[in-house]
Amino acid sequence: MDLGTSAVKVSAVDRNGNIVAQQSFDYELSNPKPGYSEQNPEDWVSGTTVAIVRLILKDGIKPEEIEGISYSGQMHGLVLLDENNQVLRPAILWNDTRTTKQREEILETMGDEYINITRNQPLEGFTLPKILWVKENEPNIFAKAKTFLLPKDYLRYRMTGKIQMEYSDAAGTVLLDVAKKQWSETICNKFGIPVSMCPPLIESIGYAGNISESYSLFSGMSTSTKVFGGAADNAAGAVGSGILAPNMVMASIGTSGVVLKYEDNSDVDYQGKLHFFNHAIPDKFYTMGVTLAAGYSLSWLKKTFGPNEDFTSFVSTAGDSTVGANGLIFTPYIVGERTPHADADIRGSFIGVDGTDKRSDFVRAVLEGIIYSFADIMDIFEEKGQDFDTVVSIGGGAKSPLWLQIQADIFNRKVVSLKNEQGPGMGAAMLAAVGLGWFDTVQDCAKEFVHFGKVYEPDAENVKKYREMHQIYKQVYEATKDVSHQLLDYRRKY
Ligand SMILES: Nc1ncnc2c1ncn2[C@@H]1O[C@H](COP(=O)(O)OP(=O)(O)O)[C@@H](O)[C@H]1O
Ligand SMILES: O=C(CO)[C@@H](O)[C@H](O)COP(=O)(O)O
Repeated sequence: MDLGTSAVKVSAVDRNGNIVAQQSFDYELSNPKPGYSEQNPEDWVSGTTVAIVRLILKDGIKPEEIEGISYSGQMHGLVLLDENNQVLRPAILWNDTRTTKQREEILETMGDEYINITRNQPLEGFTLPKILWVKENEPNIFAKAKTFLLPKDYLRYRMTGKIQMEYSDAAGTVLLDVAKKQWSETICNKFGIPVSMCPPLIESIGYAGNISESYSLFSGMSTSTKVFGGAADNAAGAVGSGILAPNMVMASIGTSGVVLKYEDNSDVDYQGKLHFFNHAIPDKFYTMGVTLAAGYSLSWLKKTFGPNEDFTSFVSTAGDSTVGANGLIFTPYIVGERTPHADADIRGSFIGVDGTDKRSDFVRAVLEGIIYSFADIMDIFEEKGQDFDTVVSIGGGAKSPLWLQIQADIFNRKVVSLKNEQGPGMGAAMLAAVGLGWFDTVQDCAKEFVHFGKVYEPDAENVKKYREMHQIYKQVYEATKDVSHQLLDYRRKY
């Protein structure tokens, strides 16, 4: 089960890692105010159930043949439950940035001690600032809250009846002592959160329970199906794309964008500049940086300027422009940014618009701007002396060969796509396969399940041009920050 931001995708995978059937279901994102982003947890459950029912009825998958299931889930979203495990308010999602005040309070109260425990900055998108926002702004709801879950952990609860949170996602709450793999009582006590609110923790490959009687009646699934912990979408994506050694980096273009590196132990220290979380592989870790609006920037452009066109042909018009989009730069900060600029109030810009520019230049500038922002994240790895030679590209953005080549040229590294573009969903299936004992380790499973596709090599001439453009791109944040903040104030005022 791949519980994304825009849709849930359910795949049936056999013992050889072949996807034998797949169904998906889209759901709404609600933006009641600028910076707010919410979803109704019931939509995740009903969407998933519709997809499962279609898998059974349309694709002929027999429920008793489904041996195990596991999950990949959008991270950080806060689902608050009362004493009867009823949802208390809409889930506040990873891309909701209402919590700047709470983020500042956390840092003022704990400073470096906080980063030492969680190994992360308390950014707006993470879960603890969201809990504190509810505590401060909706005290009646907070008073009723008995526990909290993350999106895929809530979905798993509804399928098994068991309340648990899995480690790779728990790390993204920034309430976890990441290296010790325990809830931080120090942080809970400092911010008045009862430790009892934090759910029991389980491993990604850990057995969570079987499908419950009630979910079996609701969905047609069998109670003999075993359910496993699953992982945060980025950890699952890393597993599904074979990022299991330090020489490889994943570049994921989903709604958000992620550059992720596998870490063998918790010794690396980026002082909170990058996120550092527990991996889906027991006792391993990963570092990542996030571009908040990656695929979202492109989807926004298409929705606004080419609503009736096919997505693939809209993207391919970028081929009519040139390397560097004829001197046009786009910064993808259209919902704020996380890495390298942790700034919820920055907004995007097109810089260098010329009277001769065509729509294709704008499309190309958006594709390139997103990848310059990924290159900014890679620069942080390089500053720390971390080296890698291969980038595995996943997510909806990896459907475009042109965009894959742009990645190779901007990263100046070989970029590999997957044969079957199903990173997070395949990762979830692999976690179930290991949990079931089909394989001893995630690494063993990857040898059977992960198949790389085409390799895109950097083109020396393009690399040179992009290096120049990236240097100009890097200046845009500082140069536009003040103006951009003033414009957002204006937008909020009127
Ligand atoms: N044909 C395509 N070519 C390039 N990018 C695409 C294409 N189709 C979709 N995308 C991009 O993929 C993104 C969705 O990726 P996906 O991995 O499905 O996201 P999520 O898991 O966040 O729902 C969209 O925002 C869009 O920009
Ligand atoms: O917030 C993060 C990672 O920290 C996001 O990556 C979310 O996990 C959502 O992912 P997509 O829906 O874009 O795949």
